[in-house]
Amino acid sequence: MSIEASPEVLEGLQRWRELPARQQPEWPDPAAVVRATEELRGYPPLVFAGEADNLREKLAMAARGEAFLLQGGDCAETFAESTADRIRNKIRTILQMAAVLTYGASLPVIKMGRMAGQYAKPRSSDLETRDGVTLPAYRGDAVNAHGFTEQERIPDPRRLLEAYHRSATTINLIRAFTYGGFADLREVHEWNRGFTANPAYARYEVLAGEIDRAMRFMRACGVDFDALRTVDMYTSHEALLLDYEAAMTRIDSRSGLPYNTSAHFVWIGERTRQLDGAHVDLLARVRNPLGVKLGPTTTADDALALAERLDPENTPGRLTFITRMGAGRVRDVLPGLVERVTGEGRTVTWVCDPMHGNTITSPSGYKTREFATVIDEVHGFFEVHHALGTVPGGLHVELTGDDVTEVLGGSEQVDEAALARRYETLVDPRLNHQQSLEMAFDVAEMLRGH
Ligand SMILES: O=C[C@H](O)[C@H](O)COP(=O)(O)O
Ligand SMILES: C=C(OP(=O)(O)O)C(=O)O
Ligand SMILES: [Mn+2]
Repeated sequence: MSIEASPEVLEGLQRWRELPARQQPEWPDPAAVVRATEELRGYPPLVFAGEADNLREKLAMAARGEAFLLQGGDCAETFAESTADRIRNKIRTILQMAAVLTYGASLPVIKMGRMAGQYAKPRSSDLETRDGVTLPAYRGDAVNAHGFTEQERIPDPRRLLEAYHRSATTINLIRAFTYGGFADLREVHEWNRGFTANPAYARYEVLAGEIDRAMRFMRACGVDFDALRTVDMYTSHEALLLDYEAAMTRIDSRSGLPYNTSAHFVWIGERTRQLDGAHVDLLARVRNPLGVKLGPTTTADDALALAERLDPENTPGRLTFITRMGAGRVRDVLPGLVERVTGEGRTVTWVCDPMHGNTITSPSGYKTREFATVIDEVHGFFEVHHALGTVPGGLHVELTGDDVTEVLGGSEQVDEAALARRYETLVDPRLNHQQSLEMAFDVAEMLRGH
């Protein structure tokens, strides 16, 4: 039997249209936006509401300290790079990191890609100037193209449809790999060996040896590795473009309730989390687990008000606060937020994004981050939670599975000169494959108390 939504629910889903919405493209032809979103409304959902419910339960476990979230992927996915190789490398990186973290934390790791829909970007400036020429900023492949010509920078709503199709092919490949045997723990473990065979990572030898022994122990005990061949991997992106997110919001026929069916998990960015804004209103009405980014200027009142608005019933797993304070601020700012939110009896899942508070410009002009600073924020995040007796629930990371050179440092010492070698991101710098693994080893080591 199919349950329909009440008229109030349907009406509520239109309310965002009357509210201020930051960071929306200036579409030159509003009729073309209507045409594109009408078409989008006829497309099938990309995820099933029941999957989002399962994820909510798992995030509730992370909030209680019974699981750990690993969320990672590009700052901005691009259509050009939604290829099998790039997607496979990202999945592999996330699975490898997850295996190391599972060992370090002795907890199940919830795997989630910033993938299959991460095609829209908020920007600090609406415009970009190069050599005296000023054009609209690049806002992600769902909006305009990165090329620096007037034509390419014009927002084109047909890109919303392309974003849907690219998301569909990406999630299809994620499902194929993770249910088809690619995630086999034995294989994942082999990849880890490749990493530790590199002398640059000698300091992780002890931990790698322990993981080896654990695998041998499991084998000796007769663990059925074939039963462990499939893993659940979830998709997520920033719910930024309201035309897209609203068109992908559908009524679950089992419950008559709305779900955003563009991804399992969506988050509201630091720049669009106004309490009286359109993003908060639309997302308050869908049933998916939600994230909200919290930067260093967030007050405890802001955090509490967001929790009350987005999670009025205080449902465990519904709300994840993704804090991105910067390594220099996390130890000062985070305790006040965590204390107050928990003190009010709120259950949220606390996750660390060590990327967005630590962005710098290198002397040669690259937007980059220092690996050591990124790691320092992760350490600060754990220290704060340990001191307060609260739960560090996960990590949110910008990464790629390829050998790019976008973040400075790490054991392989990407330096200023190396940035020019393979700087490929269109927006923010990502950890490369090795740096991602190194982060996982570092965090696992910390969790093991080495
Ligand atoms: O994640 C993305 C960026 O941090 C955000 O879009 C702002 O980037 P910008 O300062 O380059 O515009
Ligand atoms: C823009 C992003 O983050 P924030 O909203 O935290 O700045 C992002 O995650 O790419
Ligand atoms: Mn980013």
